[in-house]
Amino acid sequence: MLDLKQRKQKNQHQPHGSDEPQESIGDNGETGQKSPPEEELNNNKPYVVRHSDVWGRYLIASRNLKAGEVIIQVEPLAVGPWAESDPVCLGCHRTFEVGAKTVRCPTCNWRICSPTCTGLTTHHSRLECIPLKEHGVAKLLETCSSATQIKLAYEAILALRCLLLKRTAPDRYEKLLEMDAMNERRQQITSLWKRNQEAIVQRIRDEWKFEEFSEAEVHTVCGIIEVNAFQIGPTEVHARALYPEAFYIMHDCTPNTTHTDQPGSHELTVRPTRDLKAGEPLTLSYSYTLQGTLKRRQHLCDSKFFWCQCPRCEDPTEFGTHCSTLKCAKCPKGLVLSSNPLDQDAPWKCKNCPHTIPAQSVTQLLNGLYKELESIGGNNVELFENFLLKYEPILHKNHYLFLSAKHSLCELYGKAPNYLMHELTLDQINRKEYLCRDLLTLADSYEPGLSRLRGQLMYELQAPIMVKSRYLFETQSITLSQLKQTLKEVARLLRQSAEILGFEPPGSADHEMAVAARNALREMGG
Ligand SMILES: C[S@@+](CC[C@H](N)C(=O)[O-])C[C@H]1O[C@@H](n2cnc3c(N)ncnc32)[C@H](O)[C@@H]1O
Repeated sequence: MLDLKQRKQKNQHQPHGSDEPQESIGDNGETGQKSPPEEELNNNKPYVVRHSDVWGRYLIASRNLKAGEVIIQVEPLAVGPWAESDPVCLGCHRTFEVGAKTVRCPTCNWRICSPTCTGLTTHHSRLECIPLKEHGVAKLLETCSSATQIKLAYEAILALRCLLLKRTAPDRYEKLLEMDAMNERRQQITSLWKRNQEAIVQRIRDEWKFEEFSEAEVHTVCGIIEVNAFQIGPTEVHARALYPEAFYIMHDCTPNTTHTDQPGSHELTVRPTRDLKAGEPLTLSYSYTLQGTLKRRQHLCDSKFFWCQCPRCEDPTEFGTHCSTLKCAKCPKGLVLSSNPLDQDAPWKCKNCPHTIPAQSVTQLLNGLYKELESIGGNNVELFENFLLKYEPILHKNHYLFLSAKHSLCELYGKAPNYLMHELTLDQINRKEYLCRDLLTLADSYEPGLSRLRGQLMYELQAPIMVKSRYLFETQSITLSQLKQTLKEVARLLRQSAEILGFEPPGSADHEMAVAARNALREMGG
């Protein structure tokens, strides 16, 4: 579902308005923001549900909220493999390593990682294990003719789990049905409806013989999952989950909340990334913030069935960052932007000369470049650098395709073979610092506050500053007071990244980063 370098992003934030008391954001999605009524302000939850014709139901802060405070903490109603997932353990949803021994559930015979996988009792045994056995589904899976069919079988597991709640936990099933399946809208998308009919509805009802669920029920569950599921877990876990309450949070391309899920239980915790005023909508990003408007909006339309019209989307420059902007081929300094970013088909025009490009040509160009970028091996510093050089005449320096390459380079300088921190030349250290600063500035625009992206970038940035300043001091290129000044910045970056990434669950790579940041601070005596 997510694109290149969409590192399992789980949210971001939108300063929907300013620091001024909220008067400007419509609770009807169209006109001025109203504060919640008095009785809602006294509600002991930090949020209340509102409704607008544009956004449907959404949450607003019921009181002033502090950045980082827990506003929602909920267990999932259902967890299961991604859409079209590679085979995963039905307990922990981890993919299997190539060549790993095949272990099977002793009851239903589906593949698992180990009989002692703790996820088996939480997610598998209580729900589909016995029914899968009774319906002989593992045997059917063995006869699957293609990898695609196997992936679709894994996709159907989450739908089946949801449906089985109807008998095993009717209260949870009722809660699921509170979510919007957008059936009317989805039914109009013939290809989607037909695909679900063949891949999920017929699989569950006709092939696996769960005929107790009507076609309409299965389609509704498909819709509930498509519209409301959160992608969860660390990289090796291919899972998505449905959460009560949190599903109400509306999308914004500059979101104001962040969320994490606990390994194993997948309990979800939502926090604001910045201080919020009572009445401000809580927002998260259903797409990827380091991406251009054309692409984000198309993704939201295809996967969540709405055209985003947030402040970032309506601004052709995306808050002056130019992450969609092209360079003009007809004049030396011209920048080419969409003439109307809220219309996918609007022509792109140079600000400096009459040059115009049809939207379709822009999409074609970007798709081609995206493919080229995607084909670069994960560790290849030279190829990412070449990509930046090659397309420098065409793309603005902040173009999202460049951001993707730069994001990779930020991490690779210091980690890739032959580019470990102690192996970097001074030029390469400077390059890492430059790239991290560059991306951090953009993250400050798209995900201000306590966002995971900012925490990660700050951690990456402190390393080259620290190494460089020590080297420069040792070679007497800077004075002791200059060194101290630089180390102050390092300490600030470490403190902030430790604070942000400290929200991540223990055991995750981000949490390890927070621990490393804290240790480094201690060593610095800070
Ligand atoms: C996870 S649900 C959010 C809850 C939903 N509004 C409801 O009433 O059930 C996602 C759906 O909410 C609507 N939505 C969320 N954010 C939106 C936005 N910024 N603009 C328009 N629609 C939005 C879209 O219909 C989207 O498919």
